[in-house]
Amino acid sequence: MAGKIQSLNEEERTHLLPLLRNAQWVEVVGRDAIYKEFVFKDFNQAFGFMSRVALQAEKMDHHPEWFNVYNKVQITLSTHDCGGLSQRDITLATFIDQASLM
Ligand SMILES: C[C@H](O)[C@H](O)[C@H]1CNC2=NC(N)=NC(=O)C2=N1
Repeated sequence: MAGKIQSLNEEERTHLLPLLRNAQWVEVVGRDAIYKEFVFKDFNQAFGFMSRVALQAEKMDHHPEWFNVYNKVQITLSTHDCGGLSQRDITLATFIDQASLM
């Protein structure tokens, strides 16, 4: 087991949430989670992106909640082990943004 994971504290949120918002992540209403929608040229591009994210998620043992139809991928990130946002979500969000540009 990875040990106890802590949800982000106020200071971390003050620093990190504006950076995420700048990258088009939004805070989910009624839940401590972040959400972003990605639109690609076609399904092939979308699924290539999802494959890169899936391999990283498995490596991190931190998995996205996601939904795909054709060229669109909607992603919600939250840490179930702490019932909210943790540093793992920030790390995965940063990877996801990079992977979407490849
Ligand atoms: C048992 C396993 O390590 C845990 O359930 C992991 C798997 N993937 C996970 N993914 C996410 N997003 N949050 C978690 O708390 C989480 N926990």
